[in-house]
This record gives sequence, structure tokens and C-alpha cells, in this order.
Amino acid sequence: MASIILRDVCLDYPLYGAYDFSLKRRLLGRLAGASTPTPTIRAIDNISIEASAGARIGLAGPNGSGKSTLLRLIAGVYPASSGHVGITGNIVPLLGLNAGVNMDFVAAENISLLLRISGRKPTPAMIDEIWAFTELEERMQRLPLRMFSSGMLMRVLFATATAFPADILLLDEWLSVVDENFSAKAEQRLLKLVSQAAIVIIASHDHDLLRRTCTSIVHLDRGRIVNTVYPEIHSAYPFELREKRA
Ligand SMILES: Nc1ncnc2c1ncn2[C@@H]1O[C@H](COP(=O)(O)OP(=O)(O)OP(=O)(O)O)[C@@H](O)[C@H]1O
Repeated sequence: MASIILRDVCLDYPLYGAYDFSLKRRLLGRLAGASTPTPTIRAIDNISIEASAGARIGLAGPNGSGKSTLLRLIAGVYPASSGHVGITGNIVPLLGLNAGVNMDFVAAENISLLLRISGRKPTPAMIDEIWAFTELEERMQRLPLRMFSSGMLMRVLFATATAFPADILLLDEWLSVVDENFSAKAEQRLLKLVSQAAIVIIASHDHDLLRRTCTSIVHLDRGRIVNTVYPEIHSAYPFELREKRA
């Protein structure tokens, strides 16, 4: 049974390069007996959330409030700095372009890589099916991803990430660069994935979208939960995928 338990979770990003970390300065500091802790920024500050099957959670809040970081933490991209994180179920994170890909590898290799990261053993048939969904020319399978336009890249990543059902689906900025034709097809595939997933978490600036689709909306500010509201009417289906970003 899918579940998410976050208890008193904090996440600090190290701020490499934001200060003077020259070797000379650090050596002098060491000689003088001073310790030089890496400065950090607290992006997630003491957050507790529990979700079980059926939960549709919206994350709202101004730019920099921690929505994307929280999704990445749940996806396991970043470890928590403190607190307890308990996740049961397989996660499909749709967290934007480039996550987990190597732009110098050819498209087919990247599809294999992404499938392996998500715990599957890629077969030629799987890769062919994913490629067919992209509707890109056959020859492009053997080109490095850096030669793809952003829309083409999005097609490959989307087709791969949504190829298998998820227990937990995480949605951040998504689909904004895909052209009209692909978008309708992608929307159908995503709606199917949303309806099959036990838990869905959506980060968005579109409050109408969140009210229509979520069982609860968590408002964040500076990494903290300000409040949680429970919209009375929601539906897992009629959802507009083109988010309005602030
Ligand atoms: N890789 C990083 N390194 C250091 N700090 C980061 C990094 N990513 C995000 N931050 C900081 O963490 C905080 C939360 O950022 P995050 O991207 O999670 O916010 P957000 O709510 O998703 O914002 P937006 O609505 O603009 O997408 C911000 O203060 C941001 O500057």
C-alpha cells in the first residue's frame, strides 16, 4: 500500500561558491584553529506530511517557498538533512527537463538509463514502444540528446517517465514546451497515470487547478507549512495541464 510519511523534515542546501572558499583562506583558517562550516540555505523547514492511497496533494506558495525541493526530497533526489522520511510504493517523478539524463548519450541509451534508475530492466521492445510514443524520426534514437530541441527532449523524457504506472506520482512544471499535437496525446497519457496512481502530489501556482484536483492543498512559505486547506469539490479528472507559472 502506497504511503508517504514526513516527520519534522528539514533540508539544507550547501551554498558552494557563494562565499570565499579559496584554498589559501581555508588553510589559513585551519592553521588559526578556525573551523569553516559550509554555509547552507534551509529550503525545507520542519515539515510533517502524511499521505495514503487516494491522497491528491497540492503544493502552493510563492517562488522559492520550497515546492520543488519538497518534491525532489520525496522523490529521493535530495536526502533530508534531518527528520524522518518514509516512502512506500514506486515513484514516478515528473520534475522537469534533464532530471537524470546525460546529454552526451544518445536518446536510446538515455531511455535505458532512466528505466534502470526507476528499477526496470530495459528491453528493446520497451524502448521501441517508448520511442513510438514520441513520434520522432527513427534515426534520432541514435543522436545525443544535446542535439534535440527542448520540445523533442521533453517528448523523450515524458514518454519514458510515463511508460509505466506509478504508486506515487509527483508533478512539477511540465509540458509547457511540448507542441499542441503532442500535448493532447500527452495529456491523455498523464490523466491515465493520475487516475491509476494511489498518491499524487502537484506543485503549482495555478490555484484553480489545485482546487479542482486536490483533496488537500499545502501552502508553503520559506520552506514552512503556513496552512493546509481541504477543498470541498475536487475531481481527479478535469485537469488542465498547462500550468500558469508566476
Ligand atoms: N540547487 C540549489 N542550491 C541552493 N539553493 C537552492 C537550490 N534549489 C533551490 N534552492 C533554494 O531553495 C529554496 C526553495 O526553492 P524551490 O525551488 O524549492 O522553490 P519553489 O517553491 O519550487 O519555487 P518556484 O515557485 O519559483 O519554482 C529557495 O530559497 C531557493 O533559492
